[in-house]
Amino acid sequence: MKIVADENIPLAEAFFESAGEVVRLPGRNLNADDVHDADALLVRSVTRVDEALLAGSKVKFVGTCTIGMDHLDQAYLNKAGITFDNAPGCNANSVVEYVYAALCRLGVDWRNRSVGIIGCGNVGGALYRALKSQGVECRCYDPLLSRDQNPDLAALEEVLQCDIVSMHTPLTTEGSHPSRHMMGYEQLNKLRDGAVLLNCGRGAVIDNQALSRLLDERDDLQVVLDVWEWEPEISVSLLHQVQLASPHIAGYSYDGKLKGTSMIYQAFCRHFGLNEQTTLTDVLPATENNRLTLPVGDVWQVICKLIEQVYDIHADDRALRDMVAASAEPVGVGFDRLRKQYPVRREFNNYIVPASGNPAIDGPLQALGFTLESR
Ligand SMILES: NC(=O)c1ccc[n+]([C@@H]2O[C@H](COP(=O)([O-])OP(=O)(O)OC[C@H]3O[C@@H](n4cnc5c(N)ncnc54)[C@H](O)[C@@H]3O)[C@@H](O)[C@H]2O)c1
Ligand SMILES: O=C(O)[C@H](O)[C@H](O)COP(=O)(O)O
Repeated sequence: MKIVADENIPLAEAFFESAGEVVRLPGRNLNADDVHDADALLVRSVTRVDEALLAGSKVKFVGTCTIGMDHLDQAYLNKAGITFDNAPGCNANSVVEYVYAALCRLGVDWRNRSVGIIGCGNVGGALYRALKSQGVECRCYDPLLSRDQNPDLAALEEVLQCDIVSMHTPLTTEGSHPSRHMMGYEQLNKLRDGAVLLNCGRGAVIDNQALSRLLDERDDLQVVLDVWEWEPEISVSLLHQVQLASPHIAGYSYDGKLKGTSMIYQAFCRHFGLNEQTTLTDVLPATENNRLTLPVGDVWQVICKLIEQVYDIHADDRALRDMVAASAEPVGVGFDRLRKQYPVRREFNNYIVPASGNPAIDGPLQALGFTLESR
């Protein structure tokens, strides 16, 4: 069996090689010739999987090692009888940790703010549950959920009145609630004075031109963008207007990426009737330097110092701005390079923190996912 895999899928060989030959190719440039004689295609979000790519090929299974599926032409795949799968929730925890890291970096203590969550599925739902467990007031906009599923559902206008608004919707252009440009100038301008807006879903859910215009007019907002309209050709002027910027890496914890590979391997084995030969625990490495000391300070300082030790979001922001400032390569090439060369980032639960014995400190650290060790 021939398996064509995006070069940025970590450990694809470790999972798939027992089933066939794994051919690695750059996902952004995959073409019909590359996949013509493949039995299975493994992609990430940068490959448009449609009739132009697959018509006339042998491909019978497409797996995207990501949560998002907007790059798959699902209508075509269904029509062509090609099985496809994604990795729901694989990097949800990584995105939640990105949100914490961003808020720490901005000095915004979420524990005494109201938080609006737009899109409350695997990622938004994980953020919601984590915040609720810390006693945070949350309002959620998700027209496809019922109050039984989420008692804090509210109208979009109410959610936009929260101190922090975090966006986690898929990118859709059809259906009853298409998300593309759901945040236009009018909606963005409803954000309250001094609000923090984060987008970790898909870039085009926010009209980036409208956001830029609004930020020309209002200087009270703080904006964090991990995802951008027109990736990888992001708007450099918008980059200069936002407080924190990153090259679509919120979900790039190593744990989340490997979970994506392993979930697609499971789907692949189901499709081809194979027994699984490799599991996530077989390949997930131990975390280096995972014993942390308890920082000195009040609870908020302890939280932010620990988070910064395990995930320095400012380094991601700096790398993107430095790449643009250096002008050594086209912005789109640099954006993709930063993603490809992204350093290993492990999730909070891999780090062991000595318990302080003070529930006011230990409780929040546990809620964030750190592993506490009793004295
Ligand atoms: N930045 C990153 O690295 C990163 C990482 C993971 C996922 N994502 C993106 O985040 C998206 C959400 O991930 P998920 O795992 O939570 O998906 P999910 O499918 O589990 O949940 C999405 C939720 O959004 C809701 N929704 C759909 N359209 C909406 C609309 N117009 N308004 C409000 N809510 C709407 C759905 O009802 C659903 O509950 C993914 O589709 C992906 O595009 C980005
Ligand atoms: O949808 C997802 O899972 C995330 O956006 C994911 O992190 C995208 O990463 P990519 O496939 O672009 O490497």
